[in-house]
Amino acid sequence: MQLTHRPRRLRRNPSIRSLVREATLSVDDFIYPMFVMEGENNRVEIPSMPEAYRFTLDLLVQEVTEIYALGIKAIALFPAVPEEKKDLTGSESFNPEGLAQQAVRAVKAAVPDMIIFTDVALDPFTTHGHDGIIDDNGVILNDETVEVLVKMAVSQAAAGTDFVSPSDMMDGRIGAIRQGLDANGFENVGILAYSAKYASAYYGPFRDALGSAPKSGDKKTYQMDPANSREAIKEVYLDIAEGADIVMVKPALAYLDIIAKIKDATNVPIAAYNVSGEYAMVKAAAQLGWIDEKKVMFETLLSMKRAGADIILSYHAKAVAQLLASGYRC
Ligand SMILES: NCc1[nH]cc(CCC(=O)O)c1CC(=O)O
Ligand SMILES: [Mg+2]
Repeated sequence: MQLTHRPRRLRRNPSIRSLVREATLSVDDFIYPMFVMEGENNRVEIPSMPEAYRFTLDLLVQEVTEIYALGIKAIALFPAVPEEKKDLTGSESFNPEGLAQQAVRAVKAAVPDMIIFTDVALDPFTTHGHDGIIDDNGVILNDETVEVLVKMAVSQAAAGTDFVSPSDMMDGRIGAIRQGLDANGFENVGILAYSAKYASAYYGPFRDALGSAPKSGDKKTYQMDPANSREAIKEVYLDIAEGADIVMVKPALAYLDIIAKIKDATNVPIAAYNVSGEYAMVKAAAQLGWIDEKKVMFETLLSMKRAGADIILSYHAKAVAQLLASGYRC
């Protein structure tokens, strides 16, 4: 054949392929989500998330030390709150001695350079499991909730967090939190906004991990409809205008088109949350021997980078760091 273009020339061997590779994965890309619980010297594996654990503070600090040595430089902290500390308005969320606040102080004392992202949302703290304050008719009250979120964010900043990460999807919370942080002298604490967070069934294993599933109803009046994409751009623009430093798309895998659109439409770093259900699917299929876990894991994470994510929150982050450190080529 007289072919002018033979694209296979650029695939001839690993060296050429690496020269023309467009997207790459490195340990620098990751934020490792970690669950923390009360108690001492204990860790509990989450049944629907093999190799992900809830740690007591002492073991959390050990684990953070270990992953920092592997090159992971950022974590996202999620507290598992005992039922007796939950109430209707989530007031434990801004307790200066709360579990998340204690965890921030403990991690910063042991590994000062580990960047900490703390979750801002009420669901782990409310008896009903919703991300906001609820009225007698089951309506989630936006502005009343934002007041609590501001207190929560300020208390996390006072504990020493680097970034607060509002994951609740109330309107106007980014601006209110920015003002609250600044008014309290925390102008260097950043905001990672869960801007395009969808009402997704992929959060199931996470809710098992924290015991935070809503007791009634669903989250569709605040989280986004999975059918929508233009609305994601609107949400992202609002959050950037209100002061978000980093915006997030969540979940990631079923929403790669959203990541790509936001990449084109903005100039801020974009995070993708490779959520619990995405992790559980890979783990389950691998346990059954139906897929090659390492290859599927790297291919999945690479797809998020290719789509435009600058940062990936993933429960796979430790395994990725271990494999890359051992010379594994993805
Ligand atoms: N505000 C709660 C929150 N923060 C992160 C996740 C999910 C993360 C995951 O599934 O890995 C959720 C669950 C939810 O909105 O119900
Ligand atoms: Mg919004």
